[in-house]
Amino acid sequence: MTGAGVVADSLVKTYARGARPVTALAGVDLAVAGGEVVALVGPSGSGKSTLLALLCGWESPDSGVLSYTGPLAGRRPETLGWSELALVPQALGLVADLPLADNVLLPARLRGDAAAAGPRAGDLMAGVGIGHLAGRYPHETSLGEQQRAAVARALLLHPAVLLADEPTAHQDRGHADRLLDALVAAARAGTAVLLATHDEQALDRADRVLAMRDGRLGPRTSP
Ligand SMILES: Nc1ncnc2c1ncn2[C@@H]1O[C@H](COP(=O)(O)OP(=O)(O)OP(=O)(O)O)[C@@H](O)[C@H]1O
Repeated sequence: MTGAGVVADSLVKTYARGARPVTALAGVDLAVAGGEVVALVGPSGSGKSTLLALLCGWESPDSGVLSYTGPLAGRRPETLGWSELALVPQALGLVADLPLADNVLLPARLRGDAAAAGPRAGDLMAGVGIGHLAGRYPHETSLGEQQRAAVARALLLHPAVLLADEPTAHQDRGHADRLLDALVAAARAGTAVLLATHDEQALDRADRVLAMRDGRLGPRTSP
């Protein structure tokens, strides 16, 4: 599926934390279109993960409107399958009881076509340098290798929209490049890619960089 995107209009999210509420998002406007890589940069606690959590439907906004566009117009994020909306969560979310290859194949297994997706899973794993780890369980691999498996899993079904929270956080320069190659290739094939990142390498590869500060989004002011 190509041509889908995601639009946020004035999203506000406040967490009730003890006696003092925390405004994580103070009115965020954002549009990410199919074919582009948009990077969100900002200090720790500025609201990047909260924005991704709203965009994927894990959290609900207090106010504002979230919409998916193109072929996904009118759909709520919680109704979208992995070929429509794929995630790389900050905590990765690999299944501990499955070897890496089965983790990568999980989106296909859940829709009943794991066998057909096998070759692509193998190619993606080889592309990000974990082809030799197919039979290892997550706890038998490094955090960086687990992160690469999470990115391969997200790319498996050519998602229309991909949201990735610091997808290169645990990588050395070379592996970060390979991950970014895979994410940029997905965008060039039509995926709308939104990355939250602190990684200059990722910022260099993005088509647009937006800065989050105190729950607000704006253009990046300094390189
Ligand atoms: N479930 C929650 N309950 C209360 N406060 C929260 C919750 N989740 C996030 N926050 C607060 O909301 C603000 C934004 O957090 P968020 O995780 O979105 O930041 P971030 O930019 O992704 O940070 P980092 O770069 O460290 O991942 C922070 O002040 C954080 O403490």
